[in-house]
Amino acid sequence: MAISSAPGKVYLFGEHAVVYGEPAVPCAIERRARVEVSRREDGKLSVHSDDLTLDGFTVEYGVSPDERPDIDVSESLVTAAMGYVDGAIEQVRDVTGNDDVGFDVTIDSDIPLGAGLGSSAAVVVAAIDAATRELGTTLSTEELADRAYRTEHEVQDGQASRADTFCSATGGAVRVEGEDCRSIEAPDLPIVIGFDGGAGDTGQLVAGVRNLREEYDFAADTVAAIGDVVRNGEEALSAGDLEEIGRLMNFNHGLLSALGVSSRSLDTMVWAARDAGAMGAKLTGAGGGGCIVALDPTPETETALSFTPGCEDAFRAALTEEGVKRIE
Ligand SMILES: Nc1ncnc2c1ncn2[C@@H]1O[C@H](COP(=O)(O)OP(=O)(O)O)[C@@H](O)[C@H]1O
Ligand SMILES: C[C@@](O)(CCOP(=O)(O)O)CC(=O)O
Ligand SMILES: [Mg+2]
Repeated sequence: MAISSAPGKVYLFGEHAVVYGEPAVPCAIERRARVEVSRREDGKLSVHSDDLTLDGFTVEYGVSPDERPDIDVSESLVTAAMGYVDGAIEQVRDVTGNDDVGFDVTIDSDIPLGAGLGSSAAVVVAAIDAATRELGTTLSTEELADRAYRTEHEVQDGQASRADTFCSATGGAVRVEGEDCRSIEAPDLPIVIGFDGGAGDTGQLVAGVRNLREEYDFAADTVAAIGDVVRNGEEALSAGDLEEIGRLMNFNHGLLSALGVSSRSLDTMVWAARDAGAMGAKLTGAGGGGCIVALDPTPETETALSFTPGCEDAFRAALTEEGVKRIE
């Protein structure tokens, strides 16, 4: 048996635009997915996760106790739920040359699913790390990040950046631009997260931006403008200028909103944070629903968010320097 964990992340700047080669700066946060893996001799993959639920499947069963229920789950629901773990195991088979190997995989995560905090990347990084070690292969952090990226790229229909997976594998603040992935220094940021209890489908949201970008030059310009915000953000980060970082986060949110990936509840939480005196606030990750990230050293934003209708949970997130962690 092998156990690894990996952190989630918030985007300070640059989600979506990073898919088209602009830079982005995600930061790992102290919320982790823990994945336990044991090899199976029968070649099957069995996944246990209390966090994974399927809505909308049909169950037919008879009245007599020996009539087994006939469960009908659409292929797309199963792919959405299982795609990342399945894809991670495919990468493990490929990198170790063990085509027929099977595993029991148990996931225990405190990162909400589909909410922009990078649960998919954390699960994929931890799963690949644990499963390769279970087979006696230890990947370097770079190889691990690369295999995890390939998984997200596959599951998200060929549209993914290396940002989430690199950040989850290495921890800390990172800067990703195309193939170029590096760790950067960031000041200690007073991060507050608001969560609307919902989720967005990363693949669909990315496809929406891609279509807009192809249809309208000004949408392509908006994506390029996000790149400019990120470059300014990098300077503000290295100068430790929190006020400027906050202003640029606000700008970044406006541009994401123009690209159609915000939502009423994300906008409501962003404005609640700004009204409470946050230095800046924006959605994080793919959007559509899920989380916002705000900067506020005082308790005001967290308190205001906790009273904001539509905000299900408000919490502080400590940044973490620790990426993938080998527990056993
Ligand atoms: N705890 C978990 N157990 C099993 N699968 C998970 C878990 N957390 C995340 N996933 C996988 O990741 C998907 C969500 O990833 P995604 O839509 O990219 O959102 P995000 O990465 O922002 O959380 C889920 O549908 C599921 O496939
Ligand atoms: C929208 C995007 O830039 C980030 C998605 O982040 P998340 O899966 O919503 O946490 C997609 C990507 O970079 O692959
Ligand atoms: Mg994801």
